[in-house]
Amino acid sequence: MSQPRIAVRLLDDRLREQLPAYASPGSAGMDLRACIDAPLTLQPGQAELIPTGLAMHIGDCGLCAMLLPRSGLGHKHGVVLGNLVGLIDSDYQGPLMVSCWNRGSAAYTVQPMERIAQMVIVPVVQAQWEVVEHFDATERGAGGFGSTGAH
Ligand SMILES: O=c1ccn([C@H]2C[C@H](O)[C@@H](COP(=O)(O)OP(=O)(O)OP(=O)(O)O)O2)c(=O)[nH]1
Ligand SMILES: [Mg+2]
Repeated sequence: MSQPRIAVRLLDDRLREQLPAYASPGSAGMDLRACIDAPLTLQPGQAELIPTGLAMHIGDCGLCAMLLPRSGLGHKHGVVLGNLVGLIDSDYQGPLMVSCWNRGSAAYTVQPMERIAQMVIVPVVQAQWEVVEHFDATERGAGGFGSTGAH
């Protein structure tokens, strides 16, 4: 599959040297940096909206971007996303922001240009509803949680 080209505006000059990039040939995500001027301390339970210094316009309704926590930051320091997952619409053109949430029990200080989250470009299918009275039968039917066996 050819790599889509996505329009990006650099809202902060530091991004010229540090544009988000895939860290290895097999990376799924690009790390996003905290484009802040001074260290920012997140107290336990605190969430702050942090600019990434860029705006992007995906421009293709068959794609979106998803923002995810970085595993190390989330597991070791409890710093994840305040919205759990960030969903970036293909028509959004505003500044890309990361809601950084300290769900841990110790304060954590985010440094300027620290990598705080990762962004994955994901295919999207926009579906249409087809309103029906009944569904074609399936093996599961309406069986919900735990209905497929004893274990
Ligand atoms: O972590 C995030 C999540 C969203 N956005 C931007 C891009 C997205 O397209 C827009 C709206 O996000 P979403 O639809 O999730 O928020 P909403 O609360 O439904 O707002 P809206 O009414 O603007 O759709 O905000 C970010 O910059 N960072
Ligand atoms: Mg929305």
